[in-house]
Amino acid sequence: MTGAHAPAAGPSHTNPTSKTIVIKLGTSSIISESTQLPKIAILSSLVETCHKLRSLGHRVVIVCSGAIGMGRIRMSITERPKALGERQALAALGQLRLIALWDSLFSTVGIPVAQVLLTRNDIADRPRYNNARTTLDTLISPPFDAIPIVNENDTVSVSELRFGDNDTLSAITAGLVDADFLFLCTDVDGLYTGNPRSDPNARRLGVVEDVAAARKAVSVATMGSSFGTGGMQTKLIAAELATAAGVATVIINGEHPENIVKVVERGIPPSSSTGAAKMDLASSVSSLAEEKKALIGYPPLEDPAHTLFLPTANPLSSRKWSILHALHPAGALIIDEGAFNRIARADSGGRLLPAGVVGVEGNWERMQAIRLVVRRRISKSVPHTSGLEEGAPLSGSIPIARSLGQYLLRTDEAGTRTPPVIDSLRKDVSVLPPSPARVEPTPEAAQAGEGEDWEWQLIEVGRALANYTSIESERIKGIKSSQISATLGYADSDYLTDQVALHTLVLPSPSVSD
Ligand SMILES: Nc1ncnc2c1ncn2[C@@H]1O[C@H](COP(=O)(O)OP(=O)(O)O)[C@@H](O)[C@H]1O
Ligand SMILES: N[C@@H](CCC(=O)OP(=O)(O)O)C(=O)O
Repeated sequence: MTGAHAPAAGPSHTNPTSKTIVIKLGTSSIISESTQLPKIAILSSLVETCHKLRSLGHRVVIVCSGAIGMGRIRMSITERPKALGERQALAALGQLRLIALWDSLFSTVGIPVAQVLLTRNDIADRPRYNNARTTLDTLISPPFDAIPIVNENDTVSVSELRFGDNDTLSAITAGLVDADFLFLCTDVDGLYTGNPRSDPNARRLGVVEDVAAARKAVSVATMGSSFGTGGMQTKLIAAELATAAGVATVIINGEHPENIVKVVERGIPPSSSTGAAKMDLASSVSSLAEEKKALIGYPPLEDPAHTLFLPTANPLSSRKWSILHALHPAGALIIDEGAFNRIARADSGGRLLPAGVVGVEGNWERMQAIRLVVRRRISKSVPHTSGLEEGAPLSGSIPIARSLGQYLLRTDEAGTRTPPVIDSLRKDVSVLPPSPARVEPTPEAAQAGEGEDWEWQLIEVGRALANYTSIESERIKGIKSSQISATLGYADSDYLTDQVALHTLVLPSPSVSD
Protein backbone atom coordinates (compact mmCIF):
# COMPACT_ATOMS: atom_id res chain seq x y z
CA MET A 1 0.00 0.00 0.00
CA THR A 2 1.28 3.47 -0.83
CA GLY A 3 0.22 6.94 0.29
CA ALA A 4 -0.97 8.29 3.62
CA HIS A 5 -4.38 6.70 3.46
CA ALA A 6 -4.98 3.15 4.54
CA PRO A 7 -7.91 1.50 2.76
CA ALA A 8 -11.08 2.08 4.73
CA ALA A 9 -14.47 0.47 4.66
CA GLY A 10 -16.00 2.07 1.59
CA PRO A 11 -19.66 2.42 0.70
CA SER A 12 -21.12 0.12 -1.89
CA HIS A 13 -23.28 1.38 -4.73
CA THR A 14 -24.86 -2.04 -4.97
CA ASN A 15 -26.12 -1.95 -1.39
CA PRO A 16 -29.84 -1.05 -1.60
CA THR A 17 -29.84 0.35 1.94
CA SER A 18 -26.91 2.64 1.18
CA LYS A 19 -27.78 6.31 1.77
CA THR A 20 -26.08 9.50 0.69
CA ILE A 21 -25.65 11.76 3.70
CA VAL A 22 -24.64 15.42 3.69
CA ILE A 23 -23.40 16.73 7.04
CA LYS A 24 -23.17 20.49 7.45
CA LEU A 25 -21.03 21.76 10.29
CA GLY A 26 -21.52 25.38 11.28
CA THR A 27 -18.66 27.43 12.62
CA SER A 28 -20.21 26.96 16.05
CA SER A 29 -19.59 23.21 15.74
CA ILE A 30 -15.98 23.68 14.67
CA ILE A 31 -14.73 26.43 16.97
CA SER A 32 -15.36 26.89 20.68
CA GLU A 33 -16.74 30.31 21.55
CA SER A 34 -15.23 30.16 25.03
CA THR A 35 -11.71 28.98 24.20
CA GLN A 36 -11.64 30.33 20.64
CA LEU A 37 -9.94 27.09 19.62
CA PRO A 38 -10.99 24.29 17.25
CA LYS A 39 -13.16 21.66 18.98
CA ILE A 40 -10.73 18.82 18.35
CA ALA A 41 -12.61 16.22 20.41
CA ILE A 42 -15.84 16.89 18.52
CA LEU A 43 -14.13 16.87 15.14
CA SER A 44 -12.54 13.54 16.06
CA SER A 45 -15.92 12.17 17.07
CA LEU A 46 -17.33 13.32 13.71
CA VAL A 47 -14.52 11.46 11.96
CA GLU A 48 -15.47 8.28 13.87
CA THR A 49 -19.09 8.87 12.96
CA CYS A 50 -18.25 9.17 9.26
CA HIS A 51 -16.19 5.99 9.50
CA LYS A 52 -19.15 4.21 11.08
CA LEU A 53 -21.58 5.52 8.46
CA ARG A 54 -19.32 4.31 5.68
CA SER A 55 -18.88 0.91 7.25
CA LEU A 56 -22.69 0.68 7.21
CA GLY A 57 -22.50 1.28 3.46
CA HIS A 58 -23.40 4.97 3.33
CA ARG A 59 -21.76 7.75 1.32
CA VAL A 60 -20.83 10.96 3.16
CA VAL A 61 -20.29 14.56 2.05
CA ILE A 62 -19.29 17.24 4.57
CA VAL A 63 -20.11 20.92 4.13
CA CYS A 64 -17.83 22.68 6.57
CA SER A 65 -17.89 26.31 7.68
CA GLY A 66 -15.13 27.82 9.74
CA ALA A 67 -12.59 29.16 7.26
CA ILE A 68 -13.07 32.74 8.43
CA GLY A 69 -13.21 31.61 12.07
CA MET A 70 -9.98 29.62 11.72
CA GLY A 71 -8.41 32.63 10.00
CA ARG A 72 -9.44 34.79 12.94
CA ILE A 73 -7.83 32.34 15.34
CA ARG A 74 -4.68 32.24 13.20
CA MET A 75 -4.42 36.05 13.21
CA SER A 76 -5.73 36.49 16.80
CA ILE A 77 -8.68 38.63 15.66
CA THR A 78 -11.42 38.55 18.27
CA GLU A 79 -13.97 40.84 16.56
CA ARG A 80 -16.17 39.71 13.68
CA PRO A 81 -14.47 41.36 10.65
CA LYS A 82 -16.67 43.84 8.77
CA ALA A 83 -14.65 44.62 5.64
CA LEU A 84 -15.18 42.20 2.77
CA GLY A 85 -11.48 42.17 1.86
CA GLU A 86 -10.56 41.26 5.43
CA ARG A 87 -13.06 38.39 5.52
CA GLN A 88 -11.81 37.09 2.20
CA ALA A 89 -8.19 37.25 3.37
CA LEU A 90 -9.06 35.49 6.65
CA ALA A 91 -10.93 32.79 4.71
CA ALA A 92 -7.79 32.13 2.66
CA LEU A 93 -5.73 31.86 5.84
CA GLY A 94 -8.26 29.70 7.64
CA GLN A 95 -9.39 27.33 4.86
CA LEU A 96 -5.87 25.96 4.60
CA ARG A 97 -5.80 25.16 8.31
CA LEU A 98 -9.28 23.72 8.26
CA ILE A 99 -8.60 21.28 5.46
CA ALA A 100 -5.20 20.35 6.93
CA LEU A 101 -6.96 19.50 10.20
CA TRP A 102 -9.58 17.36 8.46
CA ASP A 103 -7.00 15.62 6.33
CA SER A 104 -4.93 14.69 9.33
CA LEU A 105 -7.95 13.50 11.37
CA PHE A 106 -9.46 11.44 8.52
CA SER A 107 -6.10 9.88 7.64
CA THR A 108 -6.13 8.22 11.07
CA VAL A 109 -9.10 6.12 9.93
CA GLY A 110 -7.85 5.75 6.35
CA ILE A 111 -10.49 7.86 4.62
CA PRO A 112 -9.32 10.19 1.84
CA VAL A 113 -10.83 13.67 1.92
CA ALA A 114 -11.16 16.13 -0.96
CA GLN A 115 -11.48 19.91 -0.78
CA VAL A 116 -14.32 21.33 -2.92
CA LEU A 117 -14.64 25.12 -2.94
CA LEU A 118 -17.68 26.47 -4.79
CA THR A 119 -19.23 29.78 -5.79
CA ARG A 120 -22.69 30.18 -7.30
CA ASN A 121 -20.97 30.83 -10.60
CA ASP A 122 -19.66 27.27 -10.60
CA ILE A 123 -23.22 25.93 -10.90
CA ALA A 124 -24.75 28.87 -12.79
CA ASP A 125 -25.81 26.93 -15.89
CA ARG A 126 -26.63 23.32 -16.75
CA PRO A 127 -23.16 22.32 -18.05
CA ARG A 128 -21.43 23.71 -14.96
CA TYR A 129 -24.08 22.29 -12.62
CA ASN A 130 -23.69 18.85 -14.21
CA ASN A 131 -19.94 19.16 -14.03
CA ALA A 132 -20.03 19.83 -10.27
CA ARG A 133 -22.47 16.92 -9.91
CA THR A 134 -20.16 14.54 -11.76
CA THR A 135 -17.12 15.60 -9.74
CA LEU A 136 -18.87 15.05 -6.43
CA ASP A 137 -20.34 11.75 -7.57
CA THR A 138 -16.92 10.57 -8.73
CA LEU A 139 -15.38 11.48 -5.39
CA ILE A 140 -17.92 9.53 -3.33
CA SER A 141 -17.95 6.50 -5.65
CA PRO A 142 -15.46 3.66 -6.07
CA PRO A 143 -12.57 3.60 -6.58
CA PHE A 144 -12.07 6.93 -4.74
CA ASP A 145 -14.63 6.46 -1.97
CA ALA A 146 -13.56 9.82 -0.60
CA ILE A 147 -15.36 12.34 1.59
CA PRO A 148 -15.66 15.70 -0.18
CA ILE A 149 -15.33 18.63 2.23
CA VAL A 150 -17.26 21.50 0.67
CA ASN A 151 -17.12 25.19 1.54
CA GLU A 152 -17.93 28.40 -0.25
CA ASN A 153 -14.91 29.81 -2.06
CA ASP A 154 -15.09 32.91 0.15
CA THR A 155 -11.76 34.27 -1.00
CA VAL A 156 -12.92 34.92 -4.55
CA SER A 157 -16.72 35.08 -4.37
CA VAL A 158 -18.27 38.48 -4.87
CA SER A 159 -21.71 39.39 -3.65
CA GLU A 160 -23.96 38.37 -6.53
CA LEU A 161 -22.07 35.11 -7.01
CA ARG A 162 -22.11 34.08 -3.36
CA PHE A 163 -24.25 31.49 -1.68
CA GLY A 164 -23.77 33.76 1.32
CA ASP A 165 -24.16 31.07 3.93
CA ASN A 166 -23.26 27.43 4.19
CA ASP A 167 -26.77 26.33 5.16
CA THR A 168 -27.93 27.22 1.64
CA LEU A 169 -24.75 25.74 0.16
CA SER A 170 -25.38 22.49 2.03
CA ALA A 171 -28.92 22.27 0.61
CA ILE A 172 -27.58 22.87 -2.90
CA THR A 173 -24.91 20.22 -2.26
CA ALA A 174 -27.59 17.80 -1.06
CA GLY A 175 -29.48 18.42 -4.30
CA LEU A 176 -26.31 17.98 -6.36
CA VAL A 177 -25.56 14.54 -4.89
CA ASP A 178 -29.22 13.40 -4.66
CA ALA A 179 -28.80 13.02 -0.92
CA ASP A 180 -31.17 11.09 1.32
CA PHE A 181 -30.29 13.09 4.44
CA LEU A 182 -29.02 16.57 5.19
CA PHE A 183 -27.79 17.09 8.77
CA LEU A 184 -27.45 20.73 9.83
CA CYS A 185 -25.20 20.49 12.90
CA THR A 186 -25.25 23.55 15.09
CA ASP A 187 -24.97 24.64 18.75
CA VAL A 188 -28.63 24.03 19.71
CA ASP A 189 -30.70 20.81 19.75
CA GLY A 190 -33.02 21.71 16.87
CA LEU A 191 -35.54 24.32 15.79
CA TYR A 192 -37.34 25.99 18.70
CA THR A 193 -40.44 28.15 18.82
CA GLY A 194 -38.08 31.02 19.75
CA ASN A 195 -34.37 31.56 20.16
CA PRO A 196 -33.45 29.24 23.06
CA ARG A 197 -30.55 31.52 23.99
CA SER A 198 -32.90 34.35 24.86
CA ASP A 199 -36.36 32.79 25.26
CA PRO A 200 -36.64 30.48 28.30
CA ASN A 201 -40.08 29.31 27.12
CA ALA A 202 -38.89 28.26 23.69
CA ARG A 203 -39.93 24.69 22.84
CA ARG A 204 -38.19 22.42 20.39
CA LEU A 205 -40.15 21.15 17.39
CA GLY A 206 -40.14 17.46 16.52
CA VAL A 207 -41.17 16.33 13.04
CA VAL A 208 -41.95 19.16 10.67
CA GLU A 209 -43.95 18.35 7.56
CA ASP A 210 -44.34 21.85 6.23
CA VAL A 211 -41.31 24.11 6.48
CA ALA A 212 -43.32 27.18 5.52
CA ALA A 213 -45.77 26.54 8.37
CA ALA A 214 -42.90 26.03 10.79
CA ARG A 215 -41.33 29.26 9.65
CA LYS A 216 -44.56 31.03 10.51
CA ALA A 217 -44.79 29.34 13.87
CA VAL A 218 -41.32 30.18 15.17
CA SER A 219 -39.31 33.25 15.81
CA VAL A 220 -35.89 33.01 14.23
CA ALA A 221 -34.17 36.19 15.30
CA THR A 222 -30.80 35.86 13.67
CA MET A 223 -28.86 36.13 16.90
CA GLY A 224 -26.58 33.14 16.98
CA SER A 225 -23.10 32.28 18.09
CA SER A 226 -20.42 34.96 17.73
CA PHE A 227 -18.81 32.96 14.93
CA GLY A 228 -21.93 31.79 13.04
CA THR A 229 -23.54 33.79 10.23
CA GLY A 230 -27.07 32.83 9.27
CA GLY A 231 -28.77 31.80 12.52
CA MET A 232 -31.94 29.71 12.15
CA GLN A 233 -33.28 31.74 9.27
CA THR A 234 -30.85 30.26 6.75
CA LYS A 235 -31.35 26.76 8.19
CA LEU A 236 -35.05 27.01 7.45
CA ILE A 237 -34.33 28.14 3.91
CA ALA A 238 -31.95 25.19 3.56
CA ALA A 239 -34.63 22.85 4.90
CA GLU A 240 -37.16 24.21 2.42
CA LEU A 241 -34.76 23.80 -0.50
CA ALA A 242 -33.59 20.33 0.51
CA THR A 243 -37.00 18.87 1.38
CA ALA A 244 -38.29 20.08 -2.01
CA ALA A 245 -35.58 17.91 -3.55
CA GLY A 246 -36.72 14.92 -1.48
CA VAL A 247 -33.97 15.19 1.14
CA ALA A 248 -34.87 14.55 4.79
CA THR A 249 -33.35 17.46 6.70
CA VAL A 250 -32.31 17.33 10.34
CA ILE A 251 -31.23 20.12 12.69
CA ILE A 252 -29.14 18.56 15.43
CA ASN A 253 -26.56 19.55 18.00
CA GLY A 254 -23.02 19.24 16.65
CA GLU A 255 -21.67 18.43 20.11
CA HIS A 256 -22.60 14.76 19.64
CA PRO A 257 -21.96 13.77 16.02
CA GLU A 258 -22.46 10.09 16.91
CA ASN A 259 -26.20 10.84 17.14
CA ILE A 260 -26.27 11.15 13.36
CA VAL A 261 -25.90 7.36 13.10
CA LYS A 262 -28.94 6.83 15.35
CA VAL A 263 -31.12 9.11 13.21
CA VAL A 264 -30.01 7.43 9.98
CA GLU A 265 -30.59 3.96 11.40
CA ARG A 266 -34.07 4.89 12.60
CA GLY A 267 -34.99 5.95 9.07
CA ILE A 268 -37.50 8.48 7.82
CA PRO A 269 -41.20 8.08 8.54
CA PRO A 270 -43.33 8.71 5.48
CA SER A 271 -45.18 12.02 5.58
CA SER A 272 -48.65 12.13 7.13
CA SER A 273 -50.23 11.76 3.69
CA THR A 274 -49.53 8.08 4.07
CA GLY A 275 -51.26 7.95 7.45
CA ALA A 276 -49.35 5.10 9.05
CA ALA A 277 -46.28 6.96 10.18
CA LYS A 278 -48.27 9.69 11.83
CA MET A 279 -50.06 7.11 13.94
CA ASP A 280 -46.81 5.44 14.98
CA LEU A 281 -45.11 8.64 15.87
CA ALA A 282 -48.11 10.13 17.58
CA SER A 283 -48.54 7.10 19.77
CA SER A 284 -44.89 7.09 20.80
CA VAL A 285 -44.80 10.63 22.09
CA SER A 286 -46.48 12.62 24.80
CA SER A 287 -49.29 15.08 24.27
CA LEU A 288 -49.03 18.31 22.30
CA ALA A 289 -51.56 21.07 22.00
CA GLU A 290 -53.90 20.29 19.12
CA GLU A 291 -53.26 23.53 17.31
CA LYS A 292 -49.49 22.98 17.40
CA LYS A 293 -49.97 19.45 16.22
CA ALA A 294 -51.90 20.69 13.22
CA LEU A 295 -49.36 23.34 12.48
CA ILE A 296 -46.02 21.72 13.01
CA GLY A 297 -46.51 18.03 13.42
CA TYR A 298 -45.24 16.26 16.48
CA PRO A 299 -43.74 16.83 19.94
CA PRO A 300 -39.98 17.07 20.40
CA LEU A 301 -37.98 14.06 19.32
CA GLU A 302 -35.63 12.63 21.95
CA ASP A 303 -32.69 10.26 21.97
CA PRO A 304 -31.22 12.04 20.23
CA ALA A 305 -32.82 15.45 20.48
CA HIS A 306 -33.33 16.89 17.00
CA THR A 307 -35.82 18.43 14.60
CA LEU A 308 -36.66 16.44 11.48
CA PHE A 309 -38.05 18.07 8.33
CA LEU A 310 -39.71 15.43 6.20
CA PRO A 311 -39.06 15.42 2.46
CA THR A 312 -42.04 16.66 0.48
CA ALA A 313 -44.42 13.95 -0.65
CA ASN A 314 -43.82 14.77 -4.33
CA PRO A 315 -40.24 15.96 -4.63
CA LEU A 316 -39.21 17.91 -7.71
CA SER A 317 -37.18 16.10 -10.32
CA SER A 318 -33.48 16.86 -10.15
CA ARG A 319 -33.77 18.85 -13.37
CA LYS A 320 -36.68 21.02 -12.20
CA TRP A 321 -35.13 21.52 -8.79
CA SER A 322 -31.87 22.73 -10.27
CA ILE A 323 -33.69 25.13 -12.61
CA LEU A 324 -35.67 26.59 -9.73
CA HIS A 325 -33.03 26.72 -7.05
CA ALA A 326 -29.51 26.34 -8.34
CA LEU A 327 -29.04 27.83 -11.80
CA HIS A 328 -28.55 31.57 -12.17
CA PRO A 329 -31.37 33.22 -14.13
CA ALA A 330 -29.93 35.38 -16.91
CA GLY A 331 -33.12 37.24 -17.73
CA ALA A 332 -36.90 37.08 -17.76
CA LEU A 333 -39.78 36.38 -20.08
CA ILE A 334 -42.80 38.45 -19.09
CA ILE A 335 -46.00 36.54 -19.84
CA ASP A 336 -49.70 37.31 -19.64
CA GLU A 337 -52.12 35.54 -17.33
CA GLY A 338 -53.55 33.39 -20.13
CA ALA A 339 -50.10 31.97 -20.82
CA PHE A 340 -49.57 31.34 -17.13
CA ASN A 341 -52.88 29.51 -16.81
CA ARG A 342 -51.89 27.30 -19.76
CA ILE A 343 -48.44 26.38 -18.44
CA ALA A 344 -49.85 25.79 -14.95
CA ARG A 345 -52.17 23.09 -16.30
CA ALA A 346 -50.91 19.60 -15.61
CA ASP A 347 -51.49 18.51 -19.21
CA SER A 348 -49.59 21.46 -20.76
CA GLY A 349 -46.22 19.76 -20.43
CA GLY A 350 -45.00 23.11 -19.09
CA ARG A 351 -44.33 24.42 -22.60
CA LEU A 352 -44.58 28.13 -23.30
CA LEU A 353 -45.80 29.35 -26.70
CA PRO A 354 -44.51 32.70 -27.96
CA ALA A 355 -48.09 34.05 -28.22
CA GLY A 356 -48.40 34.60 -24.47
CA VAL A 357 -45.10 36.46 -24.08
CA VAL A 358 -45.41 40.22 -23.67
CA GLY A 359 -41.85 41.17 -22.78
CA VAL A 360 -38.22 40.04 -22.80
CA GLU A 361 -35.71 41.33 -20.26
CA GLY A 362 -32.00 40.59 -20.05
CA ASN A 363 -29.54 38.82 -22.32
CA TRP A 364 -29.24 35.09 -22.57
CA GLU A 365 -28.12 32.28 -24.79
CA ARG A 366 -30.09 29.15 -25.56
CA MET A 367 -30.44 26.70 -22.64
CA GLN A 368 -29.65 29.33 -20.01
CA ALA A 369 -32.05 29.59 -17.07
CA ILE A 370 -34.56 32.44 -17.14
CA ARG A 371 -37.32 33.71 -14.90
CA LEU A 372 -40.96 33.56 -15.91
CA VAL A 373 -42.77 36.64 -14.71
CA VAL A 374 -46.53 37.10 -14.97
CA ARG A 375 -47.72 40.60 -15.75
CA ARG A 376 -51.26 41.36 -14.71
CA ARG A 377 -53.48 44.25 -13.87
CA ILE A 378 -54.62 44.59 -10.31
CA SER A 379 -57.18 46.89 -8.81
CA LYS A 380 -55.82 49.88 -6.90
CA SER A 381 -58.93 50.13 -4.77
CA VAL A 382 -59.24 46.50 -3.64
CA PRO A 383 -56.58 45.65 -1.07
CA HIS A 384 -54.59 42.67 -2.26
CA THR A 385 -51.59 40.68 -1.32
CA SER A 386 -48.68 39.98 -3.58
CA GLY A 387 -49.14 36.25 -3.56
CA LEU A 388 -45.84 35.88 -1.76
CA GLU A 389 -46.97 35.78 1.82
CA GLU A 390 -46.76 32.20 2.90
CA GLY A 391 -50.04 30.85 4.10
CA ALA A 392 -51.98 33.61 2.38
CA PRO A 393 -55.61 32.76 1.65
CA LEU A 394 -55.81 30.59 -1.40
CA SER A 395 -58.58 32.43 -3.17
CA GLY A 396 -57.04 32.49 -6.63
CA SER A 397 -55.71 28.97 -6.33
CA ILE A 398 -52.99 29.40 -8.90
CA PRO A 399 -49.75 27.76 -7.80
CA ILE A 400 -47.03 30.34 -7.43
CA ALA A 401 -43.76 31.40 -5.79
CA ARG A 402 -43.53 29.94 -2.30
CA SER A 403 -39.79 30.13 -2.17
CA LEU A 404 -39.42 33.53 -3.69
CA GLY A 405 -38.64 34.93 -0.26
CA GLN A 406 -35.24 33.33 -0.30
CA TYR A 407 -34.20 35.27 -3.37
CA LEU A 408 -34.97 38.45 -1.53
CA LEU A 409 -32.51 37.73 1.24
CA ARG A 410 -29.96 40.45 1.12
CA THR A 411 -26.38 40.30 2.31
CA ASP A 412 -24.86 43.60 3.29
CA GLU A 413 -21.20 44.53 3.19
CA ALA A 414 -20.65 43.19 6.70
CA GLY A 415 -22.03 39.84 5.60
CA THR A 416 -25.15 40.17 7.72
CA ARG A 417 -28.20 38.52 6.22
CA THR A 418 -31.51 40.24 6.63
CA PRO A 419 -34.75 38.28 6.77
CA PRO A 420 -36.61 37.71 3.54
CA VAL A 421 -38.44 40.78 2.36
CA ILE A 422 -41.81 39.41 1.41
CA ASP A 423 -43.16 42.38 -0.39
CA SER A 424 -45.53 43.30 -3.12
CA LEU A 425 -44.09 42.99 -6.59
CA ARG A 426 -46.47 45.44 -8.21
CA LYS A 427 -45.32 47.85 -10.85
CA ASP A 428 -42.32 48.64 -8.68
CA VAL A 429 -40.26 45.59 -9.43
CA SER A 430 -37.13 46.99 -7.87
CA VAL A 431 -37.66 44.56 -4.99
CA LEU A 432 -36.85 41.68 -7.30
CA PRO A 433 -33.49 40.16 -6.45
CA PRO A 434 -30.50 42.00 -7.79
CA SER A 435 -29.31 40.26 -10.93
CA PRO A 436 -28.02 41.29 -14.32
CA ALA A 437 -31.52 40.53 -15.56
CA ARG A 438 -33.40 42.90 -13.36
CA VAL A 439 -37.00 43.03 -14.54
CA GLU A 440 -38.25 46.44 -15.58
CA PRO A 441 -41.76 47.16 -16.84
CA THR A 442 -41.94 46.26 -20.51
CA PRO A 443 -42.17 49.11 -23.05
CA GLU A 444 -45.76 48.07 -23.70
CA ALA A 445 -46.54 48.23 -20.00
CA ALA A 446 -44.86 51.59 -19.69
CA GLN A 447 -46.72 52.87 -22.75
CA ALA A 448 -50.04 51.59 -21.51
CA GLY A 449 -49.35 53.39 -18.25
CA GLU A 450 -51.66 52.82 -15.35
CA GLY A 451 -55.37 53.39 -15.27
CA GLU A 452 -57.13 55.27 -12.57
CA ASP A 453 -58.30 52.07 -10.97
CA TRP A 454 -55.57 49.63 -11.81
CA GLU A 455 -51.84 49.14 -11.84
CA TRP A 456 -49.42 46.54 -13.13
CA GLN A 457 -48.24 43.71 -10.96
CA LEU A 458 -45.24 41.55 -11.91
CA ILE A 459 -44.68 38.27 -10.11
CA GLU A 460 -42.06 35.65 -10.73
CA VAL A 461 -43.98 32.40 -11.06
CA GLY A 462 -41.28 30.00 -12.14
CA ARG A 463 -38.12 29.39 -14.09
CA ALA A 464 -37.20 27.54 -17.25
CA LEU A 465 -34.43 26.81 -19.73
CA ALA A 466 -34.62 29.00 -22.83
CA ASN A 467 -35.09 27.40 -26.24
CA TYR A 468 -34.22 30.66 -27.98
CA THR A 469 -31.75 33.44 -27.16
CA SER A 470 -33.07 36.71 -25.72
CA ILE A 471 -32.61 38.38 -29.12
CA GLU A 472 -34.59 35.65 -30.90
CA SER A 473 -37.22 35.69 -28.15
CA GLU A 474 -37.66 39.44 -28.56
CA ARG A 475 -38.35 38.95 -32.29
CA ILE A 476 -40.88 36.15 -31.87
CA LYS A 477 -42.71 37.24 -28.72
CA GLY A 478 -46.45 37.55 -29.17
CA ILE A 479 -46.62 35.66 -32.49
CA LYS A 480 -48.03 32.25 -33.40
CA SER A 481 -45.62 29.32 -33.51
CA SER A 482 -46.42 28.84 -37.19
CA GLN A 483 -44.92 32.29 -37.84
CA ILE A 484 -41.56 31.61 -36.14
CA SER A 485 -39.97 30.24 -39.27
CA ALA A 486 -41.02 33.22 -41.40
CA THR A 487 -39.83 35.64 -38.72
CA LEU A 488 -36.45 34.11 -37.88
CA GLY A 489 -35.78 32.16 -41.06
CA TYR A 490 -35.74 28.94 -39.02
CA ALA A 491 -37.80 27.36 -36.26
CA ASP A 492 -35.95 25.03 -33.91
CA SER A 493 -38.91 24.73 -31.56
CA ASP A 494 -42.55 25.80 -31.41
CA TYR A 495 -41.99 26.86 -27.81
CA LEU A 496 -39.90 29.51 -26.09
CA THR A 497 -39.22 27.12 -23.22
CA ASP A 498 -39.91 23.49 -22.37
CA GLN A 499 -40.39 22.04 -18.93
CA VAL A 500 -41.22 25.15 -17.01
CA ALA A 501 -40.62 24.71 -13.29
CA LEU A 502 -43.21 26.62 -11.28
CA HIS A 503 -42.90 27.93 -7.76
CA THR A 504 -45.59 26.67 -5.43
CA LEU A 505 -47.45 29.50 -3.72
CA VAL A 506 -50.72 31.02 -4.65
CA LEU A 507 -51.89 34.11 -6.49
CA PRO A 508 -54.56 35.25 -4.07
CA SER A 509 -56.47 38.17 -5.45
CA PRO A 510 -58.01 38.01 -8.90
CA SER A 511 -56.76 40.56 -11.40
CA VAL A 512 -59.05 43.07 -13.05
CA SER A 513 -59.80 42.18 -16.65
CA ASP A 514 -57.26 43.27 -19.25
N1 LIG B 1 -36.05 29.56 16.70
C1 LIG B 1 -34.76 29.22 16.95
N2 LIG B 1 -34.45 27.94 17.26
C2 LIG B 1 -33.17 27.57 17.50
N3 LIG B 1 -32.12 28.44 17.44
C3 LIG B 1 -32.35 29.73 17.13
C4 LIG B 1 -33.69 30.19 16.87
N4 LIG B 1 -33.62 31.51 16.57
C5 LIG B 1 -32.34 31.87 16.62
N5 LIG B 1 -31.55 30.81 16.97
C6 LIG B 1 -30.08 30.88 17.11
O1 LIG B 1 -29.45 30.24 15.99
C7 LIG B 1 -28.16 29.84 16.44
C8 LIG B 1 -27.53 28.88 15.44
O2 LIG B 1 -27.18 29.60 14.28
P1 LIG B 1 -25.64 29.96 13.93
O3 LIG B 1 -25.00 30.66 15.08
O4 LIG B 1 -25.64 30.65 12.61
O5 LIG B 1 -25.03 28.52 13.88
P2 LIG B 1 -24.08 27.77 12.87
O6 LIG B 1 -22.72 28.41 13.02
O7 LIG B 1 -24.13 26.38 13.43
O8 LIG B 1 -24.63 27.88 11.49
C9 LIG B 1 -28.40 29.29 17.80
O9 LIG B 1 -27.26 29.39 18.60
C10 LIG B 1 -29.55 30.15 18.33
O10 LIG B 1 -29.08 31.13 19.22
N1 LIG C 1 -17.93 30.04 4.35
C1 LIG C 1 -17.81 30.63 5.68
C2 LIG C 1 -18.95 30.23 6.58
C3 LIG C 1 -20.29 30.79 6.22
C4 LIG C 1 -21.39 30.26 7.15
O1 LIG C 1 -22.51 30.05 6.70
O2 LIG C 1 -21.06 30.03 8.44
P1 LIG C 1 -22.02 29.26 9.52
O3 LIG C 1 -23.25 30.10 9.78
O4 LIG C 1 -21.16 29.13 10.71
O5 LIG C 1 -22.37 27.95 8.91
C5 LIG C 1 -16.53 30.15 6.37
O6 LIG C 1 -16.03 29.09 6.04
O7 LIG C 1 -16.08 30.85 7.28
